[in-house]
Amino acid sequence: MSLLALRDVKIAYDREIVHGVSFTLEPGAVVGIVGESGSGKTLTCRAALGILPEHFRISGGSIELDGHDVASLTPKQWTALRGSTISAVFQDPASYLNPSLTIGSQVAEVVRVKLGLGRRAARLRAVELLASVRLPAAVYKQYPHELSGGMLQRSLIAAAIAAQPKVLIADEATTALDVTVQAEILDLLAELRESTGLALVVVSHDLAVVAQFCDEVLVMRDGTVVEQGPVEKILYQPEHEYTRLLIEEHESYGLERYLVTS
Ligand SMILES: Nc1ncnc2c1ncn2[C@@H]1O[C@H](COP(=O)(O)OP(=O)(O)OP(=O)(O)O)[C@@H](O)[C@H]1O
Repeated sequence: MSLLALRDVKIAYDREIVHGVSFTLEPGAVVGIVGESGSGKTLTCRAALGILPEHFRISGGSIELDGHDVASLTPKQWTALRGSTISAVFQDPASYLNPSLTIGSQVAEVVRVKLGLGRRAARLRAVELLASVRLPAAVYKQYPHELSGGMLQRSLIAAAIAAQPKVLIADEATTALDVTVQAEILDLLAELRESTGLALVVVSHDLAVVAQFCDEVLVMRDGTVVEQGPVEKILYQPEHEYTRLLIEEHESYGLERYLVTS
């Protein structure tokens, strides 16, 4: 059974915006979604997380999450699954943290709520989680403004994996970071996948990011999946003109590195 299966998922507002997305995610696998701004990547992820913006709805198809048809989930069941089965990190980590609380207390709070641990046990677990994302112990007592963007994103990854989800969605999670830090965060995600069997959905407008460690790639444009397949196929034998365009755009800044090594 797949951890996550989207079958011809359509998302509508006053009109249909996402016109049918299908993919399945197995344990330890990585699916990439690439496409320019406004192509429907984030809405697709939010549908899988049960957090579509107000007035948006799944207007067709189905989503199965760890054996549950999400259409039948109550808000309470969704809350139970979010964090412990599926979790996410987004762009702009600072906006997800409370500036007046220490990093450690915020990660510990997630642990306390999601795992039902007492304060002391939650604190110890939070320290372990920060270490697992390669943050120094001192970060526990630091405030968000004292950390770099990369360290903030690591802190959020620690919170996102606190309840040992099976699926992690990384939606433009490295976009705001400089190239070296971006590579470090991607390495961290790859490590977590390796060590815990975490399955990933990696969303980016940047094909080079997605190409680094995805098994399958979906290329989206204007709410439509224009091309989908194994990453090698998409990179070496793109069928759609738009995919070729994305590849050409990246040749100028390093996609060929992945083409050579993949
Ligand atoms: N909260 C919202 N209210 C109104 N329209 C929205 C909302 N969220 C998304 N949209 C519209 O839905 C379409 C798809 O948006 P989506 O955020 O999924 O794109 P995206 O591919 O993730 O782009 P980006 O990389 O900019 O996040 C866009 O045209 C966008 O304007």
